[in-house]
Amino acid sequence: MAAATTSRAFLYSHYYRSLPFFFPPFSTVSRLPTLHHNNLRNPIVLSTVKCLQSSSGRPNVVEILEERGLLESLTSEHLRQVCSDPNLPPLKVYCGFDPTAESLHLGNLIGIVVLSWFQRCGHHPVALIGGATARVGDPSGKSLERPELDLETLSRNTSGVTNTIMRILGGVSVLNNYDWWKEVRLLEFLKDVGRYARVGSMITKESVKKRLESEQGMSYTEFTYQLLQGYDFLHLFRNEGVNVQIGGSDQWGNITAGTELIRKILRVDAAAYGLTFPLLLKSDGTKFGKSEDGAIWLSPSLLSPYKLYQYLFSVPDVDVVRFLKILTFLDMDDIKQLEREMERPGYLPNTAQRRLAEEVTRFVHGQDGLDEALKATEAMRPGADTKLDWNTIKTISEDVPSCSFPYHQVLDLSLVDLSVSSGLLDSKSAARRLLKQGGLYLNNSRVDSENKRIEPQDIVDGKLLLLSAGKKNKVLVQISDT
Ligand SMILES: Nc1ncnc2c1ncn2[C@@H]1O[C@H](COP(=O)(O)OP(=O)(O)OP(=O)(O)O)[C@@H](O)[C@H]1O
Ligand SMILES: N[C@@H](Cc1ccc(O)cc1)C(=O)O
Repeated sequence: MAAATTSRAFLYSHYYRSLPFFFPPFSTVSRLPTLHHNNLRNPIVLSTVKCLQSSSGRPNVVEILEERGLLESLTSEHLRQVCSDPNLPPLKVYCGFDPTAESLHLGNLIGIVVLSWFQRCGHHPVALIGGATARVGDPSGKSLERPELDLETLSRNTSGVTNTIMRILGGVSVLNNYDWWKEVRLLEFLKDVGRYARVGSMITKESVKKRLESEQGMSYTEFTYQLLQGYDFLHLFRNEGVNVQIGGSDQWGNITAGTELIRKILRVDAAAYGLTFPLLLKSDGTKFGKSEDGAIWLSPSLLSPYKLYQYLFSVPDVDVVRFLKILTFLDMDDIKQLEREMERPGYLPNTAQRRLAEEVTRFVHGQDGLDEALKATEAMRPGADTKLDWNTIKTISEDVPSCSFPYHQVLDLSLVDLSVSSGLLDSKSAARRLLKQGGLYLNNSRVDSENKRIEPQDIVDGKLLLLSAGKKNKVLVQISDT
């Protein structure tokens, strides 16, 4: 019985797609949005989904998400069967991101991880960039109206967010909702969509209720946000065959606005599904977001792979297992094994954090990004003997105190003198003592001779030298122009 219903649901979705003139909501909706495809960069590791496999061979993605703590709510329990039914085509799943900043952040990564799980289980991921919706501003979870974005910022943000998603999620289709919203006419929207949206239900949505109670209230513009997102789902369902929308738990109201419009306007039941995941919270209960201080950005120009790695490496023990389940694709058995090891005497501290940092940095920045992060981490390790290159020094430069001198003052200066003038050590005698003990390093190489003078080849790329005293203290000497 269930299978019969779901097959019908899929037929509906395909049927409506094949009828371009059914319910033409706007006379001018004719152009298809731009589709960007990307080659698979992150290999799809099906071995990680070996359990929870249905007889069809397509693993049950809903159960996988649930087991990992990535499932908050479903609009219909039916999705559990639909997602692994061998008689049905794969699902097309979308997650939307408003380009309200130049980069996505660690909280947004959950949406990408969930899309990736769908993909790993044989479904098609679609990322929607909210070029139109970002101009309106999602009131969900916001106590104040969002500031308006100028077009230049919006375009910069759109490129940043698109690049990040395509870099991380190979094989994803990327759409921008401005491509259809720019054609929409108000009167037709009111006639064809607004008519089906009930104000009674719109004002009960969490995002609206909270704001209506606040002092600032809510503008009509923001009030319509849920309808815009709702219409996106309808548009994608009809034109792209997208039948699932995912989002953080704060998106529930917007997602159900979409499933309701599909049900009422297209008169189909159980054909479009919504799935939400819990928001990623720090152990103090605050949300990872862009408004929080020190957002954990995914764009390497805002946060280097090294810094992302370091952040994850220092996640507290209480959070690390939860983060491994949510943010990585490691087998659950391996995660449970790590969890048990953490309890045992002799556990090497930060083993779980190291695994988390490696997995997430590789997922976000690729193997090259992880290699860069590991190299910089090694270079910063107390007493490390890594030969430094310009890239590595640049990566760590923000984390090390620095000073600057003109080239001619540094060249041929004795290392002992430079150690003092750079502020690394207090006196020449302290520098000589350390040198004798084997604790003075130039570009991570131990220096033995008291007579060592700076030579051109010591100045990395003609720009920098790294001095280290013992295991912890480092100073970066930068070469200034004058
Ligand atoms: N901490 C988080 N955990 C999981 N999902 C998140 C998190 N933060 C945002 N998201 C999801 O990312 C998408 C975009 O969120 P949105 O831009 O509203 O949040 P944000 O980037 O945290 O913004 P702000 O910091 O301005 O509130 C939404 O689907 C939202 O549910
Ligand atoms: N509302 C989502 C973004 C989004 C935009 C349009 C959609 O169709 C779906 C999701 C957010 O706050 O980021």
